[in-house]
Amino acid sequence: MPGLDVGKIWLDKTERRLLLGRGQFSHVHRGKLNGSKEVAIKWIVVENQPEAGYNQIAAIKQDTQRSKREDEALRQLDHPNIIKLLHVEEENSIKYFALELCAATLHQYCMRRYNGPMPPVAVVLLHIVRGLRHVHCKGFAHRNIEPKNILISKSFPTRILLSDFGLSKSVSNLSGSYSVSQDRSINQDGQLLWLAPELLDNPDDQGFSEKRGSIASDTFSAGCVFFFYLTLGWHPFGSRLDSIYMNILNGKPVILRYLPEEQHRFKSTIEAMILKKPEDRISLEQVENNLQEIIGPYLFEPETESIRIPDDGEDGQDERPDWLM
Ligand SMILES: Nc1ncnc2c1ncn2[C@@H]1O[C@H](COP(=O)(O)OP(=O)(O)OP(=O)(O)O)[C@@H](O)[C@H]1O
Repeated sequence: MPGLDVGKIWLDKTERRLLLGRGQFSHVHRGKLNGSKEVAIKWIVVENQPEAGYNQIAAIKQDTQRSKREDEALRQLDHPNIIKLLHVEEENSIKYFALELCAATLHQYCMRRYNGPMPPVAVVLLHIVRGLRHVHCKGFAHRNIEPKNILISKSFPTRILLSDFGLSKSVSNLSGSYSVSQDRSINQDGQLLWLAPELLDNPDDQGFSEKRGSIASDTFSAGCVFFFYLTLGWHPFGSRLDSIYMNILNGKPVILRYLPEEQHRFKSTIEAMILKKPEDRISLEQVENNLQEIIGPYLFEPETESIRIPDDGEDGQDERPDWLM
């Protein structure tokens, strides 16, 4: 078979149709484990790369740190709503993670690039919360909750899974908080959209200011993802990249009021998840209880649908913006 054998893993990096996705730091290919099991192979270049040039070294250091974090977190997390790490190999300064193969990301679903099976609407939210609660229970903050890092299982019954633990961090047990170093500032613009206000640089501040995140920062991101999912691709804080950033900092979820009527039952929970002050935000335990109550004994579920935002001069525009695609 053409392609590359790395221990128990097989993949073909040259075959474009096997490329599942590309992150800032990694590639993900469809591959095989033990010769027959279909898996997703995420591979990341790690340190000690002999031919790396001076400019590449900083980038490789970031990759190494990410792959270490991903490895450490995933080995300790075992939950139906967290991506399963099946095997790890390392060869020629490249680390290969064999992961449970998924059907699509939540982002692809919202962009209508996936129309396969999905759990009922409230159950999708419940799965995200349960996965995240498990991460927190195990003493980690995920720190990168966004629609592209939430996967839809291939296996039935369909599950929603948290993935991409490259930025995860241990949190102190008492406060659930962590210090924020410059590593967050390497984020691409798009990723800032999902970050809680306490993690963002205020443009009025001079230089880099000391920040502290906590598990409540994940709750904020999850609240934004809930809205994105329920509206098929809208962000609660606005429709333009620059205004979203400022509206997050100022605690103004200007699009929240456009949540479609059938989804109003989630509104107060989302509102409480995306409050400006982390200490005011609802706990994930309470979010889970609210969702359980909404689901109730019967499971009637209207479909998610995209919304139209009137151009009222505040933050609206009636077309879904390009950067969300
Ligand atoms: N287990 C999987 N099954 C199917 N597709 C996957 C799987 N894991 C990742 N992907 C695809 O690969 C993409 C990139 O994966 P991932 O987010 O883990 O990489 P990353 O380098 O950590 O990303 P980023 O730098 O954006 O945080 C995902 O958005 C998804 O499209």
